[in-house]
Amino acid sequence: MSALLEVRDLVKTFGVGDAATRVLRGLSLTLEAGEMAALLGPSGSGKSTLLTILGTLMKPSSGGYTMLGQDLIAAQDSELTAFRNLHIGFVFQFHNLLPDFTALENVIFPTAVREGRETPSARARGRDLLVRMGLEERINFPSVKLSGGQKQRVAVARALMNGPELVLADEPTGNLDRVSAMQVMDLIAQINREEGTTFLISTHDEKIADLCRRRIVVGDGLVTG
Ligand SMILES: Nc1ncnc2c1ncn2[C@@H]1O[C@H](COP(=O)(O)OP(=O)(O)OP(=O)(O)O)[C@@H](O)[C@H]1O
Repeated sequence: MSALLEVRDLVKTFGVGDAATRVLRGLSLTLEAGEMAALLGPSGSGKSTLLTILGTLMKPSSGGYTMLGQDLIAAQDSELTAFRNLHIGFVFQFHNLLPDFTALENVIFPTAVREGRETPSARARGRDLLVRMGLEERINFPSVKLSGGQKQRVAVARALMNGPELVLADEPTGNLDRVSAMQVMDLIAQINREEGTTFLISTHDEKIADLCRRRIVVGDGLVTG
């Protein structure tokens, strides 16, 4: 395996003066291509902050970040947007699907907006991903009519739409019952195995972490284990 990304000495401080909170205190981490890693740590330890920085949605106060050989600290916002679209997918605890859109429309919507139109190849890829997520029967259902677990599988398909090297998942199963959570994790593991997509999954759930090959524990703004 080779390094997909590396962050060095990340510091993130929110606020200024007496109100300043230093959330990350010099955190360093390397993720290899093809890893499936759980991100653990107490509430407030900085997991979401780290995922937001790794997703290039926020810059750290200081520190280094390279992914796929690119210096993402030096990059301009427009370069980061392009980089993110190509290389990073996101899954959140709350799936953020558009309720009146079908499962397929939700999966291809971000790509369609970016390309200015809905291409046949995007529709084909979207359908293929939904079939892989076990949602063949639900492709044209409005997402409001899907169960929580089905919605989250649509969200995983959406994250995979552009074939990203990295998927960042912030408590993707936090809102699901055990059976649905395991189903979502099985599908993530399958994509990881078959496509080599790297996953970093924040969770409070030891059983979810057990399904990952690596555990990264954050505490007091650093990787502690
Ligand atoms: N935009 C912000 N402005 C000020 N403080 C913030 C901001 N975002 C996060 N924080 C603070 O940073 C700390 C870490 O938050 P973060 O959401 O990264 O933790 P977490 O480990 O993901 O927690 P949880 O497991 O509860 O989701 C918290 O104390 C939080 O209040």
